[in-house]
Amino acid sequence: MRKIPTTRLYAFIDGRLDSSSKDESYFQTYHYSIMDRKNASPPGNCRFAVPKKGRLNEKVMEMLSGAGIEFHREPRLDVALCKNLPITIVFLPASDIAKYVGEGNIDLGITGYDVVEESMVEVNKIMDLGFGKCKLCVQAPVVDEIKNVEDLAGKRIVTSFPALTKKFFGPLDAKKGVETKINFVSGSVEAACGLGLADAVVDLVETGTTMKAAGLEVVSDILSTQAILIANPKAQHQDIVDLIQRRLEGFITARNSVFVVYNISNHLLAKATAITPGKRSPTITALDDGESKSVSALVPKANVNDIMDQLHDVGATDILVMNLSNSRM
Ligand SMILES: Nc1ncnc2c1ncn2[C@@H]1O[C@H](COP(=O)(O)OP(=O)(O)OP(=O)(O)O)[C@@H](O)[C@H]1O
Ligand SMILES: O=P(O)(O)OC[C@H]1O[C@H](OP(=O)(O)OP(=O)(O)O)[C@H](O)[C@@H]1O
Repeated sequence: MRKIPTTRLYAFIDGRLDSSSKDESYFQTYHYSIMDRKNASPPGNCRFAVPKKGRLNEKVMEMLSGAGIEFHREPRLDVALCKNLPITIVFLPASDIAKYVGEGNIDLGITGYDVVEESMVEVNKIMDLGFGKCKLCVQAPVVDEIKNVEDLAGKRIVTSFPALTKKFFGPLDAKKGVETKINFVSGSVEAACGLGLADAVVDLVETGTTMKAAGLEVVSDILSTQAILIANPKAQHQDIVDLIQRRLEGFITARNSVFVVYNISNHLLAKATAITPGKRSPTITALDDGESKSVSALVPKANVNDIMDQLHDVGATDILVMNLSNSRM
């Protein structure tokens, strides 16, 4: 079966392709939809866009699964219906998601904060998701020894983020009375200087491996970014938006926390609970011996070994740590 062009798929999801636009694409779309009803979004469903590939895709899929958002995606289809909730998952390039959410074609989405800022659309930034962390930076060839970003004003910049680059260089240009030439490329930005197409680039840096391999160095940071949950400000499915937010928060808390349980003598209790204050407060239960307590609390997973050492040092015993599979706060 032929895959319909993505733009037509959006139009179909959107309801923009109707019987008044019976061109070839319409028939192709219509034919496709009646051959496989899973490709349509039921009108009452909340439309939730997620990155179809790239850096964020795997983590988002893991998060949806952890949050109990179950769906079956047919091979090569970019729309999947949720099995257990009135949600249609729409798989889109990360760079398009903010625009579609901002324009209201999609109710809810996950993409990078960088994409949201670049798209210059108004969306509700619901929550940071704690992955996809990197920085958008101005980078120039190491050999050029450019230490001051003002030296790049008026020069040639290649980037996948033309709007943010323009915004960044605007004041520098105004100060120098020049105009920085900004050229868009959709990928492999780091190659532009080596190819003689640019004096500097504006690109994402996480570990710095790509930048260093291309002989570049950071001249200035523009923005810190991470994956973010966004919604259309007028989303009609606020109940579903709230539900997804709660579920993702629960999953993130469970992923980042562990449950610690230990015993401690009554006279050392205050010292121990200062180490494990919990989210709201630790749970304290009296032991039968009348001299000690059992304490349980959530602690950050990243620090658990330090916390266990500190508990041991203040006299706690029988220290147990348990992973959480999910939570609701
Ligand atoms: N190296 C990185 N480390 C962390 N997050 C990143 C990194 N590169 C990109 N991201 C985040 O992921 C988002 C999507 O970037 P990605 O390069 O995966 O986009 P794509 O163009 O959809 O995929 P592809 O590069 O496979 O075509 C970025 O907007 C950014 O928020
Ligand atoms: O600092 P690093 O850890 O090397 O990561 C930075 C690189 O990651 C992203 O590209 P990606 O690898 O996703 O491919 P792309 O160039 O096709 O977007 C980004 O555009 C950088 O090139």
